[in-house]
Amino acid sequence: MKSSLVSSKNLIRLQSAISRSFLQHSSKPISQTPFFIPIIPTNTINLYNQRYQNLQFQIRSNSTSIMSSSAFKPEQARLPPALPLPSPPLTKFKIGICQLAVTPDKERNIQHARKAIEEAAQKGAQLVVLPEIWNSPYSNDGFPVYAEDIDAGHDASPSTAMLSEVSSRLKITVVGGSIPERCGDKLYNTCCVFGTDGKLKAKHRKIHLFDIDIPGKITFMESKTLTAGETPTIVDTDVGRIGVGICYDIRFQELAMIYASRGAHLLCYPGAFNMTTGPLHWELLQRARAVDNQLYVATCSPARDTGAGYVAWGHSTLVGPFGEVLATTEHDEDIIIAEIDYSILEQRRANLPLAKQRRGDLYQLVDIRRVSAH
Ligand SMILES: NC(=O)CC(=O)C(=O)O
Repeated sequence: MKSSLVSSKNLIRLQSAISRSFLQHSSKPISQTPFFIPIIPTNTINLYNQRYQNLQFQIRSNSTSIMSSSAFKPEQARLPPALPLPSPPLTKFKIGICQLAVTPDKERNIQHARKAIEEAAQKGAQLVVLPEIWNSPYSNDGFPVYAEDIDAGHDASPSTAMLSEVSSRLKITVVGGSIPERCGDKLYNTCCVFGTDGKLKAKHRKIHLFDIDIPGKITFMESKTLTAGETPTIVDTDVGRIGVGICYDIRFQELAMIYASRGAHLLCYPGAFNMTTGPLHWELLQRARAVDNQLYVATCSPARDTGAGYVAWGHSTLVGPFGEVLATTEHDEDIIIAEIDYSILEQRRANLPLAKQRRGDLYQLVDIRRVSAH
């Protein structure tokens, strides 16, 4: 909005809020201050943002621009503009992150995962997260053999049938790690999210396939057998708005940024990093996604099996919106139970109001799906 579109009454209100704030922080009058960054009480900013979300304003004093949010266009740094953080259905709850040992015995893996979910729920978890590829060894030879037809369900997908049953029986939300999925003649690496009623709420197919070649260390080509997913997946659950990625997806910050701009409270990444990249990148990436986007990030890895063809790094973790590691584990089997408190999100965003400081005049993140849906 041009400054002329701000009603004079509201402009005066805003100016006086700035003046009040200024007076609290400086003895000089505004007109004598060539460059002034006002410190406005957060609730005042929120009030104005709620009312003028799509609007810009410009305030001048003695013909000198003292504050010009329209010049920086923060609301244009995300296209379409970022959605406000939705009120979550609950503020505090426990998450259970099940770092599971995975074997070549699929039936055993399913029963084992069921027990771990039950244990996490019994310890108070309202959201349980499983690892990447928890029903099968992580290998291109294994994917076609262990793959399930998730859409057909029931006997065609015993792994997701178990997840559905356990989530409805225990009335918990389950981010069901990932399993190899067969759909027609294609295979995907797929994460299913089940709600407290046992219904499949979302299905995320790994968008970025893990093709890596570090000679002498690790070479793995998921694209030999798998097809990449086509859609970001964000889902409203009884434990908040969750953006889902699988392992390698965590390396692509644009995906996390899109989830944040769609109002995610939490990002869940089932993942199986390896012994080469894990020590250096695993925690770094989680903390980066969390601190840049000011939200929670949970990761869940399989436990390490040094006899397996692909050796997972382990170290499943929960990171808070300040980039702080809230809970983590080593490489053995474990169930992490930790508290998530969404009230911290608002607090951190007030401490560091990044969304209001972005330079939409210099860069923009385009959420192609949301743009084309409009
Ligand atoms: N396994 C993966 O998808 C990713 C990984 O191990 C890495 O990025 O490193």
